[in-house]
Amino acid sequence: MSFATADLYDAHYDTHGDALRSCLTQFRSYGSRPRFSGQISTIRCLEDNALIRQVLGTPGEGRVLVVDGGGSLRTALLGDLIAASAVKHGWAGVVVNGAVRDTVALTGLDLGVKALGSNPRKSAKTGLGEVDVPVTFGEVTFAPGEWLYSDEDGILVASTRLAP
Ligand SMILES: O=C([O-])CC(=O)C(=O)O
Repeated sequence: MSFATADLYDAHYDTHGDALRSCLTQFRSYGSRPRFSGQISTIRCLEDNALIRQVLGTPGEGRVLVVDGGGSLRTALLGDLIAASAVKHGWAGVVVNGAVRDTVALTGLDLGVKALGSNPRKSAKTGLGEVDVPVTFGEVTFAPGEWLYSDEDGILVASTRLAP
């Protein structure tokens, strides 16, 4: 994957206007792929990761799962087992507006993982939350079906596909 978000931004911001957005949240990268892209699926949940486990256990087909965990650092929404399932099922990456755990193991997985931070404390598993609803953080709305581009500089969201 050879894109750079800065180059994508320069090449497309004129023509796309509001259709190309840059997320202000300063994520940390935990997976082995800081650079990843794909069509967006979303989950909104709070300190409960049953839906994340469920969705990442279905075929990803190169998509990126964007999880709005409300910015909570109280529990980890993703660990190495769920992340390994995401790799197995063909997901390109996971962006978590919240915390992850098993961070050493995450560095060994062929997956993009961005999150706010880490916490060893596990999440609840009741299944509360919503799947494939638009979620907003870092002044950007991530809508299912849009395209996400992530690298060391940040995260862009575009309404159409910008790069292979
Ligand atoms: O099961 C969890 O809550 C998250 C986790 O630790 C894992 O994915 O390995």
